[in-house]
Amino acid sequence: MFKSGQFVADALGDLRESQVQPNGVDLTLGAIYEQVEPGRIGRESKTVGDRREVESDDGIYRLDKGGYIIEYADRVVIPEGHIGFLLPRSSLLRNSCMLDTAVWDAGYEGRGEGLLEVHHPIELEAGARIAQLVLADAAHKGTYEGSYQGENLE
Ligand SMILES: O=c1ccn([C@H]2C[C@H](O)[C@@H](COP(=O)(O)OP(=O)(O)OP(=O)(O)O)O2)c(=O)[nH]1
Repeated sequence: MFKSGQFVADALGDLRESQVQPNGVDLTLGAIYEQVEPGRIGRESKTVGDRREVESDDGIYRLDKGGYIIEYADRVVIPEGHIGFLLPRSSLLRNSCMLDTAVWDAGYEGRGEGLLEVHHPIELEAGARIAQLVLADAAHKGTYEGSYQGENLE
């Protein structure tokens, strides 16, 4: 069963009222990066390629077509007994952009990242709501202990 937005908000804490939706919580834009070096995914290990931060103009990002790494501004916590799914805000789709996301594991905590596809130039403001996190009950064996645990939390 999927949880209410208030449940998700209580798990994350420290959110603006406007981020709490009926069925989930909106995550906001933290930083934007452009990848500049290749990464690698092997059978036993992986590396993430170097990136450079995209400069904003007083908090406004003007993005041309391309693929960008997004860092969310909000600290996400996935409680035990749950799985998280993140979906793009539909206004992104309506503006020819897409946010690609993956599974959020039980026990994960951090400021996660996603891939923003820009198919038509767009302006995004730092702190704008760009995606919605929903939580569902889930059985799991162990909790997340991968290399992204605690990322971007300092
Ligand atoms: O769109 C997403 C989806 C998930 N995560 C976070 C939460 C998740 O628990 C963690 C790890 O994701 P995943 O397990 O897919 O990463 P991996 O590539 O398999 O790395 P690892 O082996 O370290 O788990 O990254 C994101 O930041 N963005």
